[in-house]
Amino acid sequence: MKKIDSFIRDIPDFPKPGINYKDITPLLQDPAALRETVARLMDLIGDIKIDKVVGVESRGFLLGAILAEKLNAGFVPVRKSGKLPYKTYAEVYDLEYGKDILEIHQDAIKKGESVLLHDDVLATGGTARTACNLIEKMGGKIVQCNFLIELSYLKGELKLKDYDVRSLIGY
Ligand SMILES: O=P(O)(O)OC[C@H]1O[C@H](OP(=O)(O)OP(=O)(O)O)[C@H](O)[C@@H]1O
Ligand SMILES: Nc1ncnc2[nH]cnc12
Repeated sequence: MKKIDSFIRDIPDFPKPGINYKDITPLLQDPAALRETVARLMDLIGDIKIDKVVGVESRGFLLGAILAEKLNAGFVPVRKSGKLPYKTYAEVYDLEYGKDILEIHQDAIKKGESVLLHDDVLATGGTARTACNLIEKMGGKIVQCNFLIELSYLKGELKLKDYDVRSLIGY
């Protein structure tokens, strides 16, 4: 099989001029690449016990839910404002190309639960840091921040210094 990174496509100037967007849809639509990616993410996670996988809207849902099923863990969505129907905790955040609010359901994580945060891309780290803040506000223990792609030149890891950060592909 071709290397996993060959299934990630660069889209210059999307969604704004100056942003080089990493498009993971070619990887998702190839069965062998998808299977291999999930297997490698599982290797990154290792054998730590995980109660909940938190995935961030929307691309964090795609692989996050698959990982949760494989880990025998629950899946928890962190969503952008106004999308979750029940009571939420919310926090404002900045990302590489914008600003938004993230929310999580108040009953999604129980105190002391082991949580894996998953997203497709770590860019500036604003999104992941905000998701971590929400998880910790609820008493969750973050055992790993897990990404398919890390854009190292944006130094998102600096916002996640408190955590074990792992990613499959770095740029
Ligand atoms: O590290 P940051 O600079 O915060 O950026 C990373 C975030 O940006 C993307 O999501 P986006 O908000 O574009 O939403 P989408 O997944 O719905 O496309 C990506 O999926 C991460 O969640
Ligand atoms: N350059 C980028 N490509 C894809 N997703 C992103 N999220 C934040 N920055 C991104």
